[in-house]
Amino acid sequence: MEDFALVLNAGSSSLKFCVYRRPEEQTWGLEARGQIEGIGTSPHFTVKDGTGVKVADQALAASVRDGDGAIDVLAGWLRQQYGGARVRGVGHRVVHGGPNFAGPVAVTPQVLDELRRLVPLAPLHQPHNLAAIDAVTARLPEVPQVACFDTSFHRGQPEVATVVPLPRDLCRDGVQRYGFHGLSYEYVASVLPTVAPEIAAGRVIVAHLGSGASLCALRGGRSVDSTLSFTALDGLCMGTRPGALDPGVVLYLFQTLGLSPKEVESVLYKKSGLLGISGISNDMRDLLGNTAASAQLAVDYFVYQAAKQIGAMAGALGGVDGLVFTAGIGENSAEIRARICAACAWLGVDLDAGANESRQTRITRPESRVSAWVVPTNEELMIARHTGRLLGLAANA
Ligand SMILES: Nc1ncnc2c1ncn2[C@@H]1O[C@H](COP(=O)(O)OP(=O)(O)O)[C@@H](O)[C@H]1O
Ligand SMILES: CC(=O)OP(=O)(O)O
Ligand SMILES: [Mg+2]
Repeated sequence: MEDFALVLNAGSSSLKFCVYRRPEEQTWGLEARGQIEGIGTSPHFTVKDGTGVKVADQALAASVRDGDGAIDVLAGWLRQQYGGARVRGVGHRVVHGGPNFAGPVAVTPQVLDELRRLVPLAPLHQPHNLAAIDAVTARLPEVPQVACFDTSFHRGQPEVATVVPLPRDLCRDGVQRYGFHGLSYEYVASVLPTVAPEIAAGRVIVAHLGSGASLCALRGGRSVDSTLSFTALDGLCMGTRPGALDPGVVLYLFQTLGLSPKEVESVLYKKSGLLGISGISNDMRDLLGNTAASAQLAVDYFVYQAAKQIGAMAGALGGVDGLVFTAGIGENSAEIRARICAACAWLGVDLDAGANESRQTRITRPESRVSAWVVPTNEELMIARHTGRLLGLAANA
């Protein structure tokens, strides 16, 4: 009998998934890879088979407003396609692992309790990540599940990069900089020796620019600093999150405007960033195609912050050898890459416009002092590797 395994990755604007299949006595292979993207704006469902051929492509009703709605749609599709299949394991992206999870873990009721306590530190993601685990438990109670954390890859950072400079007694219960998008960075670091060997062992800044966005400073493939920190609010401007913000603004929202904690949470996680500045959309595609001054200011701010914080990461690394773009915006927007690279010319980034437009892997001129690259991320494959290893499935997917 053949085996199946499933990977679920709930992001802030998307639900991505992979189905792996192992025919009897054979090795694991990718059976299907898909996503529901544009959750909250224009939800759209696409699936490709293992060879990259589209097998589903449909706009979803705007009623798919959040991650839970997306899970229902996906569960229905999976049931239709694979109902009754023998599922050997399910791997999940769980955004926050807190102080106690430095690597992937098998899900148990105790683990789930601990992960639920982290919901206030990742309200945009953690509830959907845990809802995906609950949805699998309800439908396939015997199937082992593995939680893979966005925070784990950053756990080896030096203390000076992780400390939160508040009184020590307030920081006792895990108030520290964690960093996120770790599965993405771990994947990118794992392929750099093959796709960009001349920088893999050096000082590399990876720009994960998606709906959530962050930078990671890699030295020899290990994370030494990152722009997201205690929560997924810090650092770069994001689709609906502000990035770095004077905490005095938050005090002002409470004290002067009289907003409640829930209202402030909603402002910070759902109404700020590209959406807040533009008042039009949190989706970079919508803003790039819009001539309104507020849309242009939002894009300008996104680029400005990315370039400014790349400078800070270069400072943390004591120089930089390579700059890598990844995730939805980083992989697909030549315009954003070009603008960020232009703002980083002072660092030694000399863009090759043609290579950038045609999305070559290396997008700088041969003589560029700092090389720039486009490396598609694959958080799902990273989750599959961890899950296969932990469950002893030998997932050579
Ligand atoms: N061709 C494109 N040009 C500009 N932005 C794009 C393009 N394709 C996707 N994006 C942007 O990528 C973002 C989603 O990235 P993704 O990494 O999938 O996010 P997440 O995983 O956080 O949901 C959206 O802002 C979307 O507009
Ligand atoms: C942590 C985070 O911001 O994730 P995403 O980019 O998937 O929203
Ligand atoms: Mg993502």
